This record gives sequence, C-alpha cells and structure tokens, in this order.
Amino acid sequence: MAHLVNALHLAEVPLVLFAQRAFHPTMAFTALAPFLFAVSRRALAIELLLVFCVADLSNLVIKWVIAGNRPYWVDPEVWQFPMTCEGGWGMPSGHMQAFSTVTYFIIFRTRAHKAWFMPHGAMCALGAYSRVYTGSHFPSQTLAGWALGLTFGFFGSRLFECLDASQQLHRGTRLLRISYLGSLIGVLGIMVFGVHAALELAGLDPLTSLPLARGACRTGKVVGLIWEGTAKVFGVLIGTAAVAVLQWPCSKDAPALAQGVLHRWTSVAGLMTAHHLLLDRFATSAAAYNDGPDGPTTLLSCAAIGYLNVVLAAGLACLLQLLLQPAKQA
Ligand SMILES: O=P(O)(O)OC[C@H]1O[C@@H](O)[C@H](O)[C@@H](O)[C@@H]1O
Repeated sequence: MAHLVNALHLAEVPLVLFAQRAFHPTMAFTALAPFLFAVSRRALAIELLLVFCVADLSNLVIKWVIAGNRPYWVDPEVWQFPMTCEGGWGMPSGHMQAFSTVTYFIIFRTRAHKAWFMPHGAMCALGAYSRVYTGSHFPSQTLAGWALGLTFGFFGSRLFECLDASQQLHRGTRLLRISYLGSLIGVLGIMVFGVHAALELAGLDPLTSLPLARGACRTGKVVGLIWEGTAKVFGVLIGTAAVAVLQWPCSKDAPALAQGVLHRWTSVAGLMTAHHLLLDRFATSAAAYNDGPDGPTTLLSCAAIGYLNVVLAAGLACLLQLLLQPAKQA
C-alpha cells in the first residue's frame, strides 16, 4: 500500500511541473495569441497581446516597489527545481498574473458562458499550487497575482469594448492606430525605466533580487532574469503594434477558414507546430550568440524573439487563410 501511495505522489510531480510550463507568461505570445491568429480571431489576439504586455510590465514594476522575498530565499529547506530559481522579486506572482489576465480577458471580452468560470477556477488553483509547490512563491503572492490578473483582464476588456463602441483602433485610420500604439509603448517605457531610476535615486536598487536568488539557488542557474523578460515583452509590444498598424492582405476576421471541422483543425494544428519549430530554431541560434545575461546581444535577441513570435504567427495565419481561400470558394 505504501508503495502505491508513494508511486501516486511521484506521479503528481510531473503534473505540477507541467503546470509550471503551461502557466509561464510567455505562453501568451508563444501559444495563445498564435492560436487565436490561426483560428482567425486576429482582433482578439492583438487586444490580448496588448493587455498582456501592460499586465506583465506592471508586474515587474510592482515587484520592484514591494521587493517581496521568495520562499527559496528565506528557507534553505525548500525543495528546489530548476524552475524554482526565479531571479526577480516574489510579490505578486508573474505567472499567476499573466495567466489570469489573458484568460479573464478572453472570458470577459467574448462574453463567454458562466460555466467557463468553474474549469477556469480549477486551472488557476492548479497554477497557484504549482508555484507554491516548487518554492517559487508564498500562497499570498499567487493570490495577489490572480487578483491583479482579474483586474487587468476585466478593465482591459471594458477598455476595448469602449474603443469598439467608438469605432477606434481596429476600424480607425492607420494614423490613429499608430498614435495609440506609439503612445502606449512610450508610456510603458517611461513607467519601467522611470520607476527603476526613481528607486535607484532613493537608494533602493531593484536588481538586488538577483544576488539573493543566486545565493539561494542550489544549481546556481537563475531563470527569469529581469531585463531578458522585459526585452521579450517590448519585442512583443512592437510586433503587436506592427501587426495592428500594417494592413495584412487578409486583415478581416473570416468566420471559417475551410470547409469541414477536420480540415480546419488540422490546418490550425499544422500552423501552430510550424510556428513553434521556426521559433525554436531561431531561439536556439540566438542563444548561441549570448554575451552574458544582460549583454546587448542577449537582450536584442530576446526582443527579436518576442517580436518574431507575434509577426510570424500573424503572417503564417494570413498565409494559411490565403491558401485555403480557393477551398472555401469551391
Ligand atoms: O513571479 P513569477 O511567477 O515567478 O514569474 C516570473 C516571470 O515574470 C514575468 O513577468 C517575466 O516576464 C518572466 O521573465 C519571469 O520569469
């Protein structure tokens, strides 16, 4: 009996570790937005990416201001996994905030049926549990991340509803879209670098989380370095602005890509796989040029990874739509 129970416990670990990957903030632009592009929900994908970028950069800045410890820094007995060794501050959880922002945004924006709240709540609970289990966060940090994500998701969806009602952004002129998105990038840049400079002036270095993490991490290999994540998010932001401003040949949301459920979904699956393969190749070759965690080449390749994720996903979805057009008309 004891063997059986132990085997069951060991089987739980891969599930928890899988949840870590599934709830990573990068999933918003490596999987979720590409999926939305692939199923022709282009406008929703662009909105989701913008809300995600605002939420993720806000998470970074809030972490700097609060400067909360992580459990594995405080207690050397905490069980560590490679992904435990996050290099940034712990309050609030970035994983939980990003996941709950993008998923609540989709739920509110599409006015999804109330029944979705139940499985969604279970997923949030699994995400929070996995972050606590790996010693990355205290429970209160995951709860704060979840609550902030709910707030960003809700107000993000309301904002885009208002813009819809006033026929802005998606249907507005190119100049209007450029000025909206340019201002957003400027405001977020000022927020991140302004708060960083203000804290340094006050004698509080926001990057002191790194030595704390390095000191506590048993493998010595810290993940989620501060400027790498930020560079990726700015890359995503610029890529999303490019996709929103440029008129792709197939810029309208088409209700159906091709006839037949099987045809449609195998095409989407193929597109998603192609996207990941292309991006993995690029990420691997970019990593070969790394010049240290905060080196300019690393940061530039991180920004390029973020940018290409969005632009490639939108471009591939567009190509797929064009290729399938004759099948639809036939
Ligand atoms: O706070 P958490 O849940 O450990 O999340 C950390 C992550 O937070 C995100 O905001 C960053 O973009 C990532 O680079 C980082 O890994």
